[in-house]
This record gives sequence, C-alpha cells and structure tokens, in this order.
Amino acid sequence: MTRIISGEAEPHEATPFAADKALRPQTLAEFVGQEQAKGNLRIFIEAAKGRGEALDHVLLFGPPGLGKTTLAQIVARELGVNFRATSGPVLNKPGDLAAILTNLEANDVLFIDEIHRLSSNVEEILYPAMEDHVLDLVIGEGPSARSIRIDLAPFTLVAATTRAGMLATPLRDRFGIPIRLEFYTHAELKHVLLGAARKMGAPLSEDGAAEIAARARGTPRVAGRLLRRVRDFAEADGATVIDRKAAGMALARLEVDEVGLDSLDRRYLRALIEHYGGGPAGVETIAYAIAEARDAVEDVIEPYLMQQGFIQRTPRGRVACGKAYLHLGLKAPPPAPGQAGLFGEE
Ligand SMILES: Nc1ncnc2c1ncn2[C@@H]1O[C@H](COP(=O)(O)OP(=O)(O)OP(=O)(O)O)[C@@H](O)[C@H]1O
Ligand SMILES: [Mg+2]
Repeated sequence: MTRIISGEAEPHEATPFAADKALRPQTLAEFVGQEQAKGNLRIFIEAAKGRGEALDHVLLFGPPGLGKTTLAQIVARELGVNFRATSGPVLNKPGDLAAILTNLEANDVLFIDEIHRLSSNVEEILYPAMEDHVLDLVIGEGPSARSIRIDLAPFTLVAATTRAGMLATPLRDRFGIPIRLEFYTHAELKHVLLGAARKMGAPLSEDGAAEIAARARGTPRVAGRLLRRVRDFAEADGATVIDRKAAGMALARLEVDEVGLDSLDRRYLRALIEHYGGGPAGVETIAYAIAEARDAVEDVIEPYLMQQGFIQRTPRGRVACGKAYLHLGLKAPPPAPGQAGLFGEE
C-alpha cells in the first residue's frame, strides 16, 4: 500500500540514508509532544543513571510513525549507552538473539522492533534474559542434548510494537515501563514541521505549517512526508514561501482532504456505509471490500478514523459514526430503536 499519508515507513525511509534520518530528534528535549511519556522517562533515566544500573525494560506501543524508533534511540543516548537494534521478524532462531545478547555491554539498550512478530522459541530465551540476565541454551539434539547457562551483562530491552494486544501476557508483564504513544495535536505537529523545515532549509511559513499539520493525521512521519511533497510542488510552481495557499494547493493535488483523509480512507468509509448500511461490519469484510490486507486496515487506516470519531469499534464490528456521513456528504439514517446513536453516544 503506497499512500502519502500512511504512517508506515516506506522502504527508503527505513534505510540509513533515509531522507528523514537527519530530521530525527536526538534528545528528549528535542522530541516534541508525548509529554507524559517524556516526563516519566526523564525521571526513570536519571534514577537509573544515578544508581549506575540498567534502566528497566521499556515497551513502546502505538500506531506507525508516532516516534517509537526515535524514542528508543533517544533513551540510549540519554542513558549514555550503546544502542543495538534488531527486529522480531529478523530473529529466526534462538541463536540469533543469543549472539546479540552476549555481545551487549553493561547497561546497553537493545531495541527490538516489531516485537509482536518474535517467534515463540526466540521469545522463550528472552524471558530469563530480561528477568535474571541469563541465557539458557540447549546444545545438541536428542539424548545427548544438554543445556548450558550463560551470564549476561545487565541490559535494557526497549521493544516497539503497533500491536500490544498481540503480545503474550508473560512477555508484556516483563516490561516495567510500558509507554503508549498518542496521536499528536495540530500544535505539536506544527512544531515538528517548523523544526523539520528549518533543518531541510525549506521556506515554510507559520500558516503553511498549520495547514500541513491539520492534514497529517496526528503523525510526525506523515507530516514530514507531506512537507517534502509540498515543497516539491512549491518549487515546481516557483513559490518563494510555502504558505497556507501553496500548501493547500499541493495537498489538494495529493488528494489529502482538510482533515487528512485520503481516497483510501474515504473508500473505507463508503464501503462501510454504502455496502453494509453503516455497520456493524467485521474488519475482515471491510478489508475485502476495499481490497486491502486486514493488518493494514487495522494498523494504518482504523486507528486514526477511530481517534477522530469517524468510526467506532463495537463487539459486533465497526460502525460508522455521524461524522463519517457528514464528511462524505451523506445523509445519516435515524438510529434503530434500542441501538447506539450514530453520533457515537451510547
Ligand atoms: N516527537 C517527534 N518530534 C519530531 N519528529 C518526530 C517525532 N516523532 C517522530 N518524529 C519523526 O517521524 C518519523 C517517524 O518516526 P519513527 O520512525 O520513530 O516512528 P515509529 O513509531 O518507529 O514508526 P514505525 O511504527 O513505522 O516503526 C521520523 O522521521 C522522526 O524523525
Ligand atoms: Mg519504527
């Protein structure tokens, strides 16, 4: 799925040469928003440093593009320790993780992205490593198999996931510091955009930043991507400043509407309303109707539609709220007797 407003990283954004790598905030102070998470982290980091101990394990969860990887790197930098990064799908065998763990120095940060995709045999060796800093490995097979125990340096696991619900409870329980990242406010995104524009040398005005921020679906990665595309249009048009008008024109050409929805979001809402009478409809059914993978629908499309009150999740499926009808210019049917109102009130 290639969408300008997808919160997911595009392949080029995930490489070390990523256009947005230089824009990554380097310190907690530079990291915009997520005030509660930052405040807590600051205290825990200072305490761990003061005691000369490893920081407790941190679980970062939330939709794509909200800054999980960025925050993980910042934690290591603020602690003044090494940052080692890997990801769930990359760790195929217990030995892959064992090799990384045995190479960590005292109090280092190990970052495991997409921890929900860790295979269960790798997950099992992670438990004693997280809890007691030991590695229990089985060497050989069959009757000659024996297990050995290796001591590890104390370390901090920082794990990220878009799907905290998919983690096994014993794994989730081993994180002393769980942090949910929230969508950013328009003001926070405006701040992110002005900072990024300064670093890119792009002539973004205050009202231009506000215009992009309002359409970036609460997500810094989307804001950064929109800024780059808007700058391209502005340059092509010979604009000397990216103001509200230039940004608005570019965003219209990108088919991103005033509230940050693109054609795929609108297709989702239309499918739910026009094919399924506004719901309740199962996510599988809607995904099929718009020819998208269920995971993408759940991770990328729905969180923002839900947060903005376009749809609601009910035990019987997704339901379109009044705001969705209004946004598409459709007339909302009256609520059926005994059912929740369409405007979200229970
Ligand atoms: N609080 C922030 N302030 C400024 N820029 C930010 C902030 N959070 C994220 N960014 C920028 O947004 C982009 C995406 O951030 P990041 O890669 O950390 O997201 P993520 O949550 O790890 O996404 P994914 O779930 O896809 O791994 C980066 O370019 C980063 O610089
Ligand atoms: Mg990431």
